Amino acid sequence: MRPFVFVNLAMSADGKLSTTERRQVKISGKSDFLRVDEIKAGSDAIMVGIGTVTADDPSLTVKSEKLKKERTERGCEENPIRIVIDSEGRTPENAEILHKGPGRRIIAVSEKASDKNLERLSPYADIIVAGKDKVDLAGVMEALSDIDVKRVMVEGGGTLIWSLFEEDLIDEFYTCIGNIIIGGDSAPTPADGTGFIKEENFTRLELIDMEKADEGVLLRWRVKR
Ligand SMILES: NC(=O)C1=CN([C@@H]2O[C@H](COP(=O)(O)OP(=O)(O)OC[C@H]3O[C@@H](n4cnc5c(N)ncnc54)[C@H](O)[C@@H]3O)[C@@H](O)[C@H]2O)C=CC1
Ligand SMILES: Nc1nc(O)c(N)c(N[C@@H]2O[C@H](COP(=O)(O)O)[C@@H](O)[C@H]2O)n1
Repeated sequence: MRPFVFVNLAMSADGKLSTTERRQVKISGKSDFLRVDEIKAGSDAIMVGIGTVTADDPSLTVKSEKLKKERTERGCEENPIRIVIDSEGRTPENAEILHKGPGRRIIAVSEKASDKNLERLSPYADIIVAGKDKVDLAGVMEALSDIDVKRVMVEGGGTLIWSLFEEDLIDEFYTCIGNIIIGGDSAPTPADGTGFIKEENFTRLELIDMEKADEGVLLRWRVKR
Protein backbone atom coordinates (compact mmCIF):
# COMPACT_ATOMS: atom_id res chain seq x y z
CA MET A 1 0.00 0.00 0.00
CA ARG A 2 1.19 3.53 -0.70
CA PRO A 3 -0.36 7.02 -0.66
CA PHE A 4 -1.47 8.96 -3.73
CA VAL A 5 1.65 10.86 -4.83
CA PHE A 6 1.67 13.99 -6.97
CA VAL A 7 4.47 16.33 -8.00
CA ASN A 8 4.10 20.08 -8.27
CA LEU A 9 6.83 22.16 -9.87
CA ALA A 10 7.48 25.47 -11.52
CA MET A 11 9.79 25.41 -14.52
CA SER A 12 10.99 27.95 -17.05
CA ALA A 13 9.82 27.89 -20.67
CA ASP A 14 13.05 26.00 -21.45
CA GLY A 15 12.36 23.34 -18.80
CA LYS A 16 14.66 24.39 -15.94
CA LEU A 17 13.81 24.40 -12.22
CA SER A 18 16.58 26.81 -11.24
CA THR A 19 19.96 28.09 -12.42
CA THR A 20 23.18 26.12 -13.01
CA GLU A 21 24.25 27.38 -9.57
CA ARG A 22 21.01 25.89 -8.18
CA ARG A 23 19.89 29.31 -7.17
CA GLN A 24 16.14 29.56 -6.49
CA VAL A 25 14.25 31.56 -9.12
CA LYS A 26 10.79 33.08 -9.06
CA ILE A 27 9.20 31.30 -12.00
CA SER A 28 5.47 31.34 -11.38
CA GLY A 29 3.19 34.28 -10.60
CA LYS A 30 0.77 35.27 -7.85
CA SER A 31 -2.20 33.12 -8.88
CA ASP A 32 0.03 30.06 -9.07
CA PHE A 33 1.37 30.79 -5.59
CA LEU A 34 -2.23 30.67 -4.30
CA ARG A 35 -2.94 27.43 -6.18
CA VAL A 36 0.20 25.83 -4.74
CA ASP A 37 -0.82 26.88 -1.23
CA GLU A 38 -4.22 25.25 -1.75
CA ILE A 39 -2.88 21.92 -2.99
CA LYS A 40 -0.34 21.94 -0.17
CA ALA A 41 -3.14 22.53 2.38
CA GLY A 42 -5.05 19.64 0.81
CA SER A 43 -2.15 17.21 1.32
CA ASP A 44 -1.27 15.05 4.31
CA ALA A 45 2.47 15.35 3.66
CA ILE A 46 4.89 17.35 1.54
CA MET A 47 8.20 15.84 0.45
CA VAL A 48 11.48 17.30 -0.83
CA GLY A 49 15.01 16.02 -1.39
CA ILE A 50 17.98 17.23 0.64
CA GLY A 51 19.25 19.04 -2.49
CA THR A 52 16.22 21.32 -2.33
CA VAL A 53 16.70 21.92 1.40
CA THR A 54 20.34 22.92 0.94
CA ALA A 55 19.65 25.02 -2.17
CA ASP A 56 16.42 26.81 -1.21
CA ASP A 57 15.96 26.33 2.52
CA PRO A 58 12.16 26.13 2.05
CA SER A 59 9.75 26.13 4.98
CA LEU A 60 7.04 24.24 3.09
CA THR A 61 4.41 25.75 5.36
CA VAL A 62 0.85 26.60 4.36
CA LYS A 63 0.86 30.36 3.89
CA SER A 64 -2.81 31.42 3.92
CA GLU A 65 -4.42 31.98 7.35
CA LYS A 66 -7.76 30.80 5.93
CA LEU A 67 -6.30 27.50 4.70
CA LYS A 68 -4.47 26.95 8.00
CA LYS A 69 -7.74 27.51 9.87
CA GLU A 70 -9.61 25.11 7.57
CA ARG A 71 -6.96 22.46 8.26
CA THR A 72 -7.21 22.83 12.05
CA GLU A 73 -11.03 22.72 11.80
CA ARG A 74 -10.65 19.37 10.01
CA GLY A 75 -8.58 18.18 12.98
CA CYS A 76 -5.25 18.38 11.09
CA GLU A 77 -2.09 20.25 12.00
CA GLU A 78 -1.72 23.67 10.34
CA ASN A 79 0.93 22.22 8.04
CA PRO A 80 1.18 18.87 6.30
CA ILE A 81 3.90 16.52 7.59
CA ARG A 82 7.15 17.81 6.12
CA ILE A 83 9.43 15.07 4.84
CA VAL A 84 13.07 15.35 3.73
CA ILE A 85 14.68 12.53 1.73
CA ASP A 86 18.22 12.70 3.02
CA SER A 87 20.41 9.54 2.74
CA GLU A 88 23.18 10.76 5.03
CA GLY A 89 21.17 12.92 7.42
CA ARG A 90 22.79 16.13 6.17
CA THR A 91 19.80 18.39 6.88
CA PRO A 92 21.17 21.46 8.71
CA GLU A 93 19.83 21.88 12.25
CA ASN A 94 18.86 25.45 11.45
CA ALA A 95 16.91 24.53 8.29
CA GLU A 96 13.63 26.47 8.02
CA ILE A 97 11.74 23.24 7.48
CA LEU A 98 12.66 22.14 11.01
CA HIS A 99 11.66 25.37 12.73
CA LYS A 100 9.01 27.34 10.89
CA GLY A 101 5.38 26.70 11.89
CA PRO A 102 3.85 23.84 13.80
CA GLY A 103 3.58 20.26 12.56
CA ARG A 104 5.38 16.98 12.32
CA ARG A 105 8.66 16.57 10.43
CA ILE A 106 10.14 13.34 9.12
CA ILE A 107 13.67 12.89 7.84
CA ALA A 108 14.05 9.70 5.83
CA VAL A 109 17.65 8.48 5.82
CA SER A 110 19.50 5.38 4.63
CA GLU A 111 21.79 3.10 6.63
CA LYS A 112 24.63 5.41 5.53
CA ALA A 113 23.53 8.15 7.95
CA SER A 114 25.91 8.42 10.90
CA ASP A 115 24.69 8.03 14.49
CA LYS A 116 25.99 11.53 15.06
CA ASN A 117 23.65 12.95 12.40
CA LEU A 118 20.71 10.93 13.68
CA GLU A 119 21.30 12.23 17.20
CA ARG A 120 21.70 15.75 15.89
CA LEU A 121 18.40 15.69 14.00
CA SER A 122 16.21 13.62 16.32
CA PRO A 123 15.17 16.60 18.53
CA TYR A 124 13.61 18.21 15.45
CA ALA A 125 12.16 15.36 13.39
CA ASP A 126 11.11 11.73 13.43
CA ILE A 127 13.67 9.62 11.63
CA ILE A 128 12.82 6.78 9.24
CA VAL A 129 15.73 4.55 8.23
CA ALA A 130 15.03 2.91 4.84
CA GLY A 131 17.54 1.66 2.28
CA LYS A 132 21.22 0.86 2.29
CA ASP A 133 22.93 3.71 0.40
CA LYS A 134 20.09 5.77 -1.00
CA VAL A 135 16.74 6.18 0.71
CA ASP A 136 14.35 3.37 -0.24
CA LEU A 137 11.49 5.51 -1.54
CA ALA A 138 8.96 2.68 -1.83
CA GLY A 139 9.75 1.77 1.78
CA VAL A 140 9.16 5.38 2.85
CA MET A 141 5.82 5.45 1.02
CA GLU A 142 4.78 2.25 2.77
CA ALA A 143 5.79 3.71 6.15
CA LEU A 144 3.73 6.83 5.37
CA SER A 145 0.74 4.70 4.50
CA ASP A 146 1.12 2.96 7.87
CA ILE A 147 0.71 6.32 9.64
CA ASP A 148 -2.40 7.10 7.59
CA VAL A 149 -0.81 9.49 5.09
CA LYS A 150 -3.07 9.29 2.03
CA ARG A 151 -1.89 12.17 -0.13
CA VAL A 152 1.72 13.24 -0.65
CA MET A 153 2.80 16.37 -2.53
CA VAL A 154 6.36 16.26 -3.86
CA GLU A 155 7.98 19.68 -4.38
CA GLY A 156 11.28 18.58 -5.88
CA GLY A 157 13.96 18.63 -6.89
CA GLY A 158 14.80 16.86 -10.12
CA THR A 159 16.94 14.11 -8.57
CA LEU A 160 14.23 12.96 -6.18
CA ILE A 161 11.50 13.24 -8.81
CA TRP A 162 13.52 11.19 -11.28
CA SER A 163 13.87 8.39 -8.71
CA LEU A 164 10.16 8.50 -7.97
CA PHE A 165 9.37 8.17 -11.70
CA GLU A 166 11.95 5.42 -12.08
CA GLU A 167 10.30 3.48 -9.27
CA ASP A 168 6.80 4.18 -10.58
CA LEU A 169 5.76 5.99 -7.42
CA ILE A 170 4.10 9.04 -9.02
CA ASP A 171 0.41 9.30 -9.87
CA GLU A 172 0.09 12.88 -11.12
CA PHE A 173 2.55 15.51 -12.32
CA TYR A 174 1.77 19.24 -12.38
CA THR A 175 4.06 21.80 -13.94
CA CYS A 176 3.59 25.52 -14.05
CA ILE A 177 5.61 26.75 -17.02
CA GLY A 178 6.73 30.35 -16.55
CA ASN A 179 7.60 32.97 -19.16
CA ILE A 180 11.37 32.98 -18.66
CA ILE A 181 14.37 31.20 -20.17
CA ILE A 182 17.00 30.09 -17.63
CA GLY A 183 19.26 27.95 -19.81
CA GLY A 184 22.37 26.04 -18.81
CA ASP A 185 22.98 22.38 -19.58
CA SER A 186 23.51 21.52 -15.91
CA ALA A 187 20.55 23.51 -14.57
CA PRO A 188 18.08 21.19 -12.75
CA THR A 189 15.07 19.92 -14.70
CA PRO A 190 11.93 18.13 -13.46
CA ALA A 191 13.50 14.68 -13.88
CA ASP A 192 17.29 14.47 -13.74
CA GLY A 193 19.14 11.35 -12.55
CA THR A 194 20.20 8.80 -15.16
CA GLY A 195 17.07 9.00 -17.32
CA PHE A 196 15.37 6.09 -19.05
CA ILE A 197 17.46 4.53 -21.81
CA LYS A 198 14.91 2.25 -23.46
CA GLU A 199 11.77 3.70 -24.99
CA GLU A 200 9.65 0.92 -23.54
CA ASN A 201 10.59 2.16 -20.06
CA PHE A 202 9.49 5.78 -20.57
CA THR A 203 6.79 6.98 -18.20
CA ARG A 204 3.70 7.71 -20.29
CA LEU A 205 1.36 10.53 -19.32
CA GLU A 206 -2.21 11.46 -20.03
CA LEU A 207 -3.04 15.18 -20.06
CA ILE A 208 -5.70 15.94 -17.43
CA ASP A 209 -5.98 19.65 -18.13
CA MET A 210 -4.16 22.83 -19.08
CA GLU A 211 -4.87 26.44 -18.25
CA LYS A 212 -3.28 29.84 -18.53
CA ALA A 213 -1.59 30.77 -15.25
CA ASP A 214 -0.48 34.38 -14.94
CA GLU A 215 1.97 34.82 -17.85
CA GLY A 216 2.53 31.09 -18.17
CA VAL A 217 0.66 27.82 -18.41
CA LEU A 218 -0.27 25.10 -15.94
CA LEU A 219 -0.22 21.52 -17.20
CA ARG A 220 -1.61 18.63 -15.20
CA TRP A 221 -0.72 15.09 -16.22
CA ARG A 222 -1.73 11.65 -14.94
CA VAL A 223 0.69 8.74 -15.14
CA LYS A 224 -0.68 6.03 -17.45
CA ARG A 225 -0.51 2.50 -16.06
N1 LIG B 1 11.13 25.31 -9.45
C1 LIG B 1 10.67 24.46 -8.58
O1 LIG B 1 9.45 24.21 -8.50
C2 LIG B 1 11.62 23.77 -7.67
C3 LIG B 1 12.98 23.88 -7.87
N2 LIG B 1 13.86 23.17 -7.10
C4 LIG B 1 15.28 23.27 -7.40
O2 LIG B 1 15.82 21.97 -7.55
C5 LIG B 1 17.18 21.99 -7.13
C6 LIG B 1 17.44 20.86 -6.16
O3 LIG B 1 17.26 19.65 -6.82
P1 LIG B 1 18.32 18.48 -6.71
O4 LIG B 1 19.68 19.07 -6.56
O5 LIG B 1 18.07 17.57 -7.82
O6 LIG B 1 18.01 17.82 -5.31
P2 LIG B 1 16.76 17.02 -4.69
O7 LIG B 1 15.96 17.97 -3.90
O8 LIG B 1 16.07 16.23 -5.72
O9 LIG B 1 17.49 16.05 -3.67
C7 LIG B 1 18.24 14.97 -4.16
C8 LIG B 1 19.05 14.32 -3.09
O10 LIG B 1 18.21 13.50 -2.27
C9 LIG B 1 18.98 12.44 -1.74
N3 LIG B 1 18.34 11.13 -1.97
C10 LIG B 1 18.32 10.15 -1.05
N4 LIG B 1 17.72 9.07 -1.51
C11 LIG B 1 17.35 9.35 -2.76
C12 LIG B 1 16.71 8.59 -3.75
N5 LIG B 1 16.28 7.34 -3.55
N6 LIG B 1 16.51 9.16 -4.95
C13 LIG B 1 16.89 10.43 -5.19
N7 LIG B 1 17.53 11.22 -4.29
C14 LIG B 1 17.74 10.67 -3.07
C15 LIG B 1 20.33 12.47 -2.44
O11 LIG B 1 21.26 13.05 -1.56
C16 LIG B 1 20.09 13.36 -3.62
O12 LIG B 1 21.24 14.05 -4.03
C17 LIG B 1 17.45 23.34 -6.52
O13 LIG B 1 18.15 24.14 -7.45
C18 LIG B 1 16.05 23.93 -6.30
O14 LIG B 1 16.04 25.33 -6.40
C19 LIG B 1 13.41 22.40 -6.07
C20 LIG B 1 12.08 22.30 -5.80
C21 LIG B 1 11.07 22.95 -6.60
N1 LIG C 1 5.58 26.72 -7.20
C1 LIG C 1 6.78 27.34 -7.25
N2 LIG C 1 6.93 28.44 -8.02
C2 LIG C 1 8.12 29.04 -8.11
O1 LIG C 1 8.26 30.11 -8.89
C3 LIG C 1 9.21 28.54 -7.40
N3 LIG C 1 10.41 29.17 -7.47
C4 LIG C 1 8.99 27.38 -6.60
N4 LIG C 1 10.01 26.88 -5.91
C5 LIG C 1 9.94 26.01 -4.79
O2 LIG C 1 9.03 26.32 -3.76
C6 LIG C 1 9.59 26.05 -2.50
C7 LIG C 1 9.40 27.25 -1.56
O3 LIG C 1 8.78 26.86 -0.41
P1 LIG C 1 8.48 27.89 0.81
O4 LIG C 1 7.87 29.11 0.21
O5 LIG C 1 9.75 28.15 1.51
O6 LIG C 1 7.49 27.14 1.64
C8 LIG C 1 11.06 25.82 -2.72
O7 LIG C 1 11.45 24.49 -2.54
C9 LIG C 1 11.27 26.19 -4.16
O8 LIG C 1 12.25 25.48 -4.84
N5 LIG C 1 7.78 26.81 -6.56
